[in-house]
Amino acid sequence: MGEIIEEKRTDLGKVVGREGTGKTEEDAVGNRCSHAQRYDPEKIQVEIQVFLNSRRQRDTPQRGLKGHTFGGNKVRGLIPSPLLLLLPNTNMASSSTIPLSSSISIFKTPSLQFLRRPTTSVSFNTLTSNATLSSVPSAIATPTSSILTQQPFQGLTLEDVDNHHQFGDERQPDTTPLHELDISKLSLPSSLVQALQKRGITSLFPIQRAVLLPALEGRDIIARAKTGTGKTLAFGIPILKGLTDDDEQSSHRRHGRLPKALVLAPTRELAKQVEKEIQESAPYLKTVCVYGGVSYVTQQSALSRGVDVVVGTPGRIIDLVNGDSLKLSEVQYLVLDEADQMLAVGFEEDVEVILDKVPSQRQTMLFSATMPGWVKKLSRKYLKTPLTIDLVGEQEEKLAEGIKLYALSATATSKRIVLSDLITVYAKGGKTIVFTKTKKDADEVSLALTSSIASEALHGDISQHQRERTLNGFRQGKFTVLVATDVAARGLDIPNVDLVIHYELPNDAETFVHRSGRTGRAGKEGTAILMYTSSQRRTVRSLEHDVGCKFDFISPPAMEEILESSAEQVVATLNRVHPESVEFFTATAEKLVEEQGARALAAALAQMSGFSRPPSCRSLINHEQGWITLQLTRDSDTSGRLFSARSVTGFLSDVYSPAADEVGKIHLIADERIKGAVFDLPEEIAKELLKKELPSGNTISKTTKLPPLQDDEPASDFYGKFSDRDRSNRRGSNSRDQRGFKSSRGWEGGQDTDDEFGRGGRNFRSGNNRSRMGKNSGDDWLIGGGRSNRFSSSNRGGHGGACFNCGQPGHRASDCRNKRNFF
Ligand SMILES: Nc1ncnc2c1ncn2[C@@H]1O[C@H](COP(=O)(O)OP(=O)(O)OP(=O)(O)O)[C@@H](O)[C@H]1O
Repeated sequence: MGEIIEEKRTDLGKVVGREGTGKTEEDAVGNRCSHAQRYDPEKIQVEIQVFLNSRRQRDTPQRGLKGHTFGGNKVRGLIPSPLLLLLPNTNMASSSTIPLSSSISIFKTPSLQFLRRPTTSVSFNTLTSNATLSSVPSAIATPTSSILTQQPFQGLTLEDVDNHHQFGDERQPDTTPLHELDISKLSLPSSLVQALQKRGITSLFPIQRAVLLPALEGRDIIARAKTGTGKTLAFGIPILKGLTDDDEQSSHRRHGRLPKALVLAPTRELAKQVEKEIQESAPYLKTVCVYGGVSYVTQQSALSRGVDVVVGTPGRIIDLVNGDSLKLSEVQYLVLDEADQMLAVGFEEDVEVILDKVPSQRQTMLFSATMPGWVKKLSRKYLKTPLTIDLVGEQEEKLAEGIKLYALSATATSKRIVLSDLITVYAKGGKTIVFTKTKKDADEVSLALTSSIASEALHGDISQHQRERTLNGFRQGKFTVLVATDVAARGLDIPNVDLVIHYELPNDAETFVHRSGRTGRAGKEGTAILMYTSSQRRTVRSLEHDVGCKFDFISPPAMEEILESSAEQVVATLNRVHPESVEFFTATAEKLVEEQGARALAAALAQMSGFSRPPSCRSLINHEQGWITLQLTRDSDTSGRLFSARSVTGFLSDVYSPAADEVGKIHLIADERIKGAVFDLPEEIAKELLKKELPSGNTISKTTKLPPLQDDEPASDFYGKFSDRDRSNRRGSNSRDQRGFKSSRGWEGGQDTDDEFGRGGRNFRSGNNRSRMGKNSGDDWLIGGGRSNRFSSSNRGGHGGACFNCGQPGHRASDCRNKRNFF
């Protein structure tokens, strides 16, 4: 399919159905209707995609289409899933472009017959650059068709299309990588293109491609896509195109002009982030962000000077409207970002008040991860025949690709011991967000981490100004670990977060997706680790089922891994030492190397890593230092007696009685075919025990990786928030909740985080949540006077943990007395 066409601009706003047909794309399937796409005066390449939305349809072999001739046209190519047809009325053998007035037909075909109309949609895509079949974008919507699912085209090349030889094309298959729509070829205003390019945005992400055409057509849209996939610019680009065109046509920017676009966001942080993204994408336009918790004056004066886009939280918007500082009479574009979250934080009434105040002649776009009843009601009441663009659909996997998932079993006590080791090994010095359930936990975890790694807390009890400083500091890499409550999970776009740790189980599957989605954004890779206690094992399985993901079950990092990662991070810090400082130490270093060789450098690395003393052994069960985990295995025919914790103690008592006296917790191995148990002993006693001769049929060895263990606590299958009482109200395990998650829990009640962080609402609401604040989890984190001195292997006075405000260890920058230089 080689060289295609002259690279001329097309006007993407002019996709029209063929006059008189009055048919929709869905009618097209099986009904011989045709469409025309006119891009005067261009030639375009047109691709038609048929989206198959059920698994059965996708898995059904698409035989019978190869080489099929339809009305004189050949099937251009067939991609196994989803089906892709190119059927323009032109000779595809000689050209991959079609004249502007060609009509495109989708014919009833043998293998299309099984497609049931409600689950099938067809869409058109126009490409003006050197595109290939391999470059079919994942989702394209037209003004009249809904996209119901995103298809995995990634990595497809022409080699996957096995009938390209039909076109008499002797050329080698084109292996051009996945083509993305180049923003410079979309007829967007050059000022917008330049600003986007400056931000590194050169082509559209799937949700942006899907939204672009219908949005430019002025359609109302309801859209859903996975976390970090670029939803902000999905609505941002079409709106900015409209505003920029208007701006370029008007001779001057009127002082005091009223906003034409209004974006509602559920939290202050999200509002600020959206506003920043829009402002940076179109710096020549004026955007103002309004949210609660800060003075009105600055926002009022910014609005009075004239504004193009207002982004804000509903409560403050209403206050400003009521105070006559914000006038909505010229709003042409209205966006509801994270609409379902508006409901969760109690903004539903305010949102409706605002929707009633904006002009009815407007375009409305609603982005929502889920569609609770209220959001559906909103769309029925306030959106005009909206087009639904759902790039998540019924896909099993709700998480963005590129997020590697791990799960680690730990007791409430051992969690805190192992946390910094996980960060050391899995974040490798990069950014980590640790999610806790309560504000108290967030504070305590962050404070405890401070002894080894620079960390700050983020939750609703922290003042707005400090939250902003904390977020900025984290964005800029001034500290690497942010410990946050769930409210930070939604929407925050912090670049390059390498690791997310679910320190507490999330309240529901949706929260899990949003928390995890803080990493692996914009196509990057990331890691998420779920920490759970043995009694929560079933919940972890439910989570896999509800989210459609698979965890890799891991043990806490071994000491060797911790040492290795620490050394790597220390080495990375060496590169940041100022050359002039290096000069001061060069003579001494040379002398040391001469005398001791590499040992001198190794000693320096050990000291810098905080391991000036050798690390002591650690229990694999509760991670306490000074303990060794041993495994006792007994041949099944050795003893007919029931194998139990008690029989392990008895056995130890017979072999070496101090071991029976000192043994820690004993766990039986889950695999019943193995008669075995693991148990902890103090290091010295373990060493003695290992020297003893054992009765035949028994072996004792040092464990390096815990095998799956039998539950020692009652199993639970509820997420982080539910009590036993709540469990009686659960729904059946196979019901699919209205957010698309297969739920076994009461999702609908799952919003009562104790944190009203960032709601941006007016103050009177905060009282509602206060009453819930007493329900901090029963985590036995000992803070202040009682903090364990066995915090972790990282509690070693190493290179991390110093306050980056004053450089002193032992406190966070947010607690630093010397606030002057903070961030
Ligand atoms: N076309 C693009 N090319 C490169 N980067 C992009 C593009 N579109 C968006 N991004 C970047 O991707 C990141 C994620 O975008 P955004 O925050 O809009 O995602 P989101 O889908 O709203 O995520 P969430 O659901 O978590 O709120 C942002 O940093 C944004 O600047």
